[in-house]
Amino acid sequence: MTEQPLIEVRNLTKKFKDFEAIKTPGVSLKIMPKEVLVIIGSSGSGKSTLLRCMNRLIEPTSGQVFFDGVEITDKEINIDDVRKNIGMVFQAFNLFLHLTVGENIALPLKKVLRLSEDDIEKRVKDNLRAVNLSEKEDSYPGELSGGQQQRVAIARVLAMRPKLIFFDEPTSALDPELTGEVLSVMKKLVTDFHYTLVIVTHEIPFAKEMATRVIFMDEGEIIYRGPPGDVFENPSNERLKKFLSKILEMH
Ligand SMILES: Nc1ncnc2c1ncn2[C@@H]1O[C@H](COP(=O)(O)OP(=O)(O)OP(=O)(O)O)[C@@H](O)[C@H]1O
Repeated sequence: MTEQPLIEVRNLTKKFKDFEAIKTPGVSLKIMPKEVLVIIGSSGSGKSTLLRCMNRLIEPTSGQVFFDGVEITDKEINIDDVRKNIGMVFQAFNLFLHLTVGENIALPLKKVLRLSEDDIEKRVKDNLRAVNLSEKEDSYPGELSGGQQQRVAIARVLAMRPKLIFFDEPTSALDPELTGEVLSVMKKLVTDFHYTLVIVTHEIPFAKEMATRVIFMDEGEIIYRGPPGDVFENPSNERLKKFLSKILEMH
């Protein structure tokens, strides 16, 4: 039996007024369970737009998205139910500054999953341990480094036990010395917990090591896709080559 994709996108386009952020005839892709799909591309190429259309934080202009075989671009479905299964980590950590680390993680468990106090306490502790921040449960986000805050944001997503996690440039707001600690937590999600991940990032060494597949976007289109070896070691596409040499220059 062939395995069902966790996400399937068919001919997805997105226009903001007259501007085509994802161009016609649209993007199509499949994400299989346990894949680590990395999306690369220049600023403005449509990476975030694609990611956000896949969980309908942005409504696609046309095309379809299926999650676990169910069409979630169907307006009749309850998108909040779907989103419980699709975690998202943003560039800006989006923590509540007036709540402690523990309370930040507990909030969606209480409000969205409606778990019991005991279950919440257990999940808070388990997931803080997973990101090596057990000692920070009672701290406030403002008392933590950016890297620690992003690890709390990851713990908050993990505690929901989603079926896959989207990362939208999770290390772009961090100083280089803090980037490594977030990337190593993300590696652990793959090696220890076998999560399915979709990651928009400029961290090429991370992508080389962890991606099962890489997608290169340029001007609202997928220009190239393949395993990391093809994309990074021997790219046969001129636009991709140019992009990679620009990234190398910057780092
Ligand atoms: N809400 C919006 N209204 C109008 N235009 C938008 C909106 N969101 C994105 N765009 C435009 O769509 C294009 C794609 O943006 P997107 O954020 O998807 O790019 P990106 O590849 O993720 O870039 P970056 O790496 O800078 O985040 C850009 O030209 C952007 O200005």
